Amino acid sequence: MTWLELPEDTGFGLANLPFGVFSCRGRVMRTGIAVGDAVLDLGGLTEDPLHLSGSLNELMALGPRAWRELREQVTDWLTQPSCRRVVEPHLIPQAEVRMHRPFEVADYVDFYSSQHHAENLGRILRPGTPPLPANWKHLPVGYHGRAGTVDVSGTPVVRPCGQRRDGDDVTFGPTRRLDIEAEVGFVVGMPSEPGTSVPVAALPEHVFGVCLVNDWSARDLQAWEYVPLGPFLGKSFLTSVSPWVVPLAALDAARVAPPPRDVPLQPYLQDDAPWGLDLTLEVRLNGEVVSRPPFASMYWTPAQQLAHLTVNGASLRTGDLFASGTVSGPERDQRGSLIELCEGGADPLTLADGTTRTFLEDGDVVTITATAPGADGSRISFGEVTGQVMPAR
Ligand SMILES: O=C(O)/C=C/C(=O)CC(=O)CC(=O)O
Ligand SMILES: [Ca+2]
Ligand SMILES: [Mg+2]
Repeated sequence: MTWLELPEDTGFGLANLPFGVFSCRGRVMRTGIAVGDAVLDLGGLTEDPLHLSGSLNELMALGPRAWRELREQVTDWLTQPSCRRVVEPHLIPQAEVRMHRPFEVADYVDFYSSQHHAENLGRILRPGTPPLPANWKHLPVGYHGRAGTVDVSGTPVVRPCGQRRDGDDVTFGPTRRLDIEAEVGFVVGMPSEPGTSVPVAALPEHVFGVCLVNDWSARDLQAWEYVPLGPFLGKSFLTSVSPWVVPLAALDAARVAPPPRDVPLQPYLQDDAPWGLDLTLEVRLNGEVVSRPPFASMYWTPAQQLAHLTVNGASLRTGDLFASGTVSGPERDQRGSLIELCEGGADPLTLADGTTRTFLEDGDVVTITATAPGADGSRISFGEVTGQVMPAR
């Protein structure tokens, strides 16, 4: 029980307690926790420099024991009637705060772990070839992204320019195929030693929490540049993350088994206590739901992705972000990118206002949200990651 009056059905109840960085009333950036429609100002309440640093990195670097203790402490503050007098003045309406990028991104890696997404793109972009690459069921395929251009939800999405192929010509200009990718991101807190690998079972020792990711993609730039080294400028102009990082500890009730494996796995990818997660994403285009991607359908789990990332001895740093890859389910209205939803442009979407879309137009707003089951029948909200497309500069 809590002395707080929480909105009925809130996704920000005591089972969640996600962390973010905010500012308001002209004060310095500080760490906060979303509680109902409010933000608990941890910086103001504790006056601890840890929570006044303007990023979650220092907290994340402390490791799982400190994360657990803080979570217990916050639960006490919000439940003990004796704490109310001291805590309540530090609850600020969410509508009054500005959210910032929650952590400094060290390395950013993006996987490709939805079989439905990978097969759809294979079919659309590489007709006549097998839908999945030969390696796909043996290892979680991924690429290195650009950490410095990961930014918080709300950052304008300026239409990028670049090279693209136009028939037999190569031209330069604003992308004509600006797309989204609805993804889930995993944020590393505890580093690992260079030369060691992190086993699948050690996910909770290293991963602090989970956020939403939109991996904006310029499909025409990408198609021309990506052979043979993979995505580059077609994705590096901006990657958006949600402001709230949901603690991994809040997701115990959401754990599910991933889909059955068709190919025997190398021992380092075998998982006795699986880390599939039952999150349901929603993608809105100008307010209208265009897709509901189910994260539970992902073939590779974050634990397997983490084990794969480090199996060669590559170390983890605090602030590393690894994204799941586009989340697409088996149904057409569960696809996590426009290139899939409109079949590469061949079958445009019709929106409620009567307009049609293949790729994004200037002014379009894309918002991704997600929820998951929480402890004791509660619901966990991930908040949202949103962005509006601005004309090319
Ligand atoms: O299949 C391709 O050529 C391209 C794939 C992507 O663009 C997807 C990517 O960034 C990885 C993912 O989000 O699943
Ligand atoms: Ca992606
Ligand atoms: Mg990106």
